[in-house]
Amino acid sequence: MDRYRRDISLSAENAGCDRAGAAIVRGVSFALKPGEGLQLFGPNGAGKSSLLSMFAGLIRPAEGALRWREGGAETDRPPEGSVFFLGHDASVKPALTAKENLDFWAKTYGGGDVRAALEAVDAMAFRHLRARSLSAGQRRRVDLARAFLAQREVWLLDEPAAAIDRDGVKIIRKLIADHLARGGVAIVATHDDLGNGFKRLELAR
Ligand SMILES: Nc1ncnc2c1ncn2[C@@H]1O[C@H](COP(=O)(O)OP(=O)(O)OP(=O)(O)O)[C@@H](O)[C@H]1O
Repeated sequence: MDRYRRDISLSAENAGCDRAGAAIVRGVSFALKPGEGLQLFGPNGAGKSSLLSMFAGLIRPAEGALRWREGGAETDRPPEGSVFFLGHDASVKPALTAKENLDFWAKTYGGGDVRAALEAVDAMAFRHLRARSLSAGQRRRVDLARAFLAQREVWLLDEPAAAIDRDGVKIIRKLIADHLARGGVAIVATHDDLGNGFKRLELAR
């Protein structure tokens, strides 16, 4: 497993996030170095997805600051091409098979080992089924395989284990652990236990 090409760090200082003019989250502070992960907890509507969108650079902080560091450079937005964002909605195209979906993403990301990605999420058995016939958990696995192909240093994962069974949760833990071992950073909103290595951010409603 090769280390990522770039070392990227992310920190938040008293950052706050608004939605439609209303304050959703306030006072978020943390620092992540390469190899470190943060787990977001909180009830429905607490602002986990909103925070992930903010870290992805899709929403500006309403207050406080986000800082991204790469080498000596510091910015308030994610460095170009560094973020892999897994949202709630599956990005798989229903008319394509699981493998064809990943072939598409491999091309989009400029390469990648599709077979290894299918194996990483234990999707070889259903690789030739069209995504529209896959179960919700199988679709989520195909979606997760994109993380493997993307080769991005910063993973922002929103409920990656949604619809995923117990074996799938183990697979996700391994994908994330391998990502951190390569020097990536990860912020993951999940109710599943990701292990002791993770910093924790608990949001209240
Ligand atoms: N695009 C939007 N416009 C207006 N309000 C929004 C928007 N997106 C989210 N909100 C509101 O912001 C609050 C936080 O929502 P968010 O989806 O970030 O919570 P969450 O913690 O991810 O919830 P869940 O666990 O249900 O996924 C909610 O009250 C929601 O209604």
